[in-house]
Amino acid sequence: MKITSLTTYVVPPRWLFLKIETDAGIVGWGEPVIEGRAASVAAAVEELADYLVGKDPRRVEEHWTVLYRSGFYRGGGIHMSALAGIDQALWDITGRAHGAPVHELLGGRVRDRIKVYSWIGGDRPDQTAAAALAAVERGFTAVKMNGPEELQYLDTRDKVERVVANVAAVREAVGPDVGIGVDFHGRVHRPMARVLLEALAPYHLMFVEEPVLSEHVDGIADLLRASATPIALGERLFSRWDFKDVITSGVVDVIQPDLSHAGGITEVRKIAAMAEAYDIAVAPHCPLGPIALAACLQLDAVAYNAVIQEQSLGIHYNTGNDLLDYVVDPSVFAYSEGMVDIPRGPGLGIEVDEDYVRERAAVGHRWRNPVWRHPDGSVAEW
Ligand SMILES: O=C(O)[C@@H](O)[C@H](O)[C@H](O)CO
Ligand SMILES: [Mg+2]
Repeated sequence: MKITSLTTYVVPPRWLFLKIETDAGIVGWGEPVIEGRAASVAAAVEELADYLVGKDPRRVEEHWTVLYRSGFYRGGGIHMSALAGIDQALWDITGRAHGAPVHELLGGRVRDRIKVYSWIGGDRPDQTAAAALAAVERGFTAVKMNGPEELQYLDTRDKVERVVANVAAVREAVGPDVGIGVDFHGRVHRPMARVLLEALAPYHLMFVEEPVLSEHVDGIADLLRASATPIALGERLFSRWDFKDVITSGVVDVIQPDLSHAGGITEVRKIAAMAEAYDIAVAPHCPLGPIALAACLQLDAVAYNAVIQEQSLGIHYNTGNDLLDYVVDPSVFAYSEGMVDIPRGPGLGIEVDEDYVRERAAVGHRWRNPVWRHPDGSVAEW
């Protein structure tokens, strides 16, 4: 079997899909994207296609190794995301060639389903609390919300109180049994991270995410190690080599590699194994589309330390299309009791609705990250 072509589709809300075709008629799908840079990743995929066309798609590890190592320059968000989507599509083809789900080729599943969380939005405490209740009514047992908006190195107490009021309203609304993740989004600098973590401790959060940028965790390592609240991060790390200092630092409880950013199933499986050796859990990042989620679920099936899965159903900041729009049969993601089943079909386990993908690719998107400003005019982390 030989690869004959790679085709990318820029589709709303902000995603990029990849189709790899073979001379055997087997087609595989991947989702190589980094939010806000879809066109750059598409160009990287096109460049890597020169090597892949004519090769046997089933030598996934070999192709991954060539595309990672032989480029001389390593890593980076664009390259590792391109490689991630290619890796997913190659696994999809390989599974279909064997008539087996990817997780079976990886040794078989250690779980049947995995807990998921839903994003909740809202500017005011009453809105956020209502969004949390709506998520619980839809069956979710865990939610994730934003922490502070723009925050200066040293900022005022009212900003802290606003975050606390928001989180308190959600905890009050959902009770003690629902997991609440709070995403600081790397917006918070060291001094305010310290203040906020302490202020949020009484609400017994599931985790605080990116309390500071990953590159600054060493600056508050003692505080994070001592924190009663579990610390999660990793959506902006792209390889084993990016993760190794974070994993060995002892400051992180949950890593969040993204299967569409960090080299795909092949690489994240290795990252998960590294984390397991340090008793660190994995919660794959995925505010993306159905192919990315399907890839995550194949990994969740085989990684013992996978603990909860992000998924984008109804996510408030993805507008234009939702998670289930691009699959032939939306029930392939079987949600129940706050969990989703591991799809058992061949390959990644989902059937992509190609006609609809073409239709939406004709619309495309130019999604860009917003540029936020502090009151003094300087740029703020989004
Ligand atoms: O944890 C999350 O899902 C967010 O941090 C998103 O990755 C971010 O808004 C970019 O899409
Ligand atoms: Mg995040």
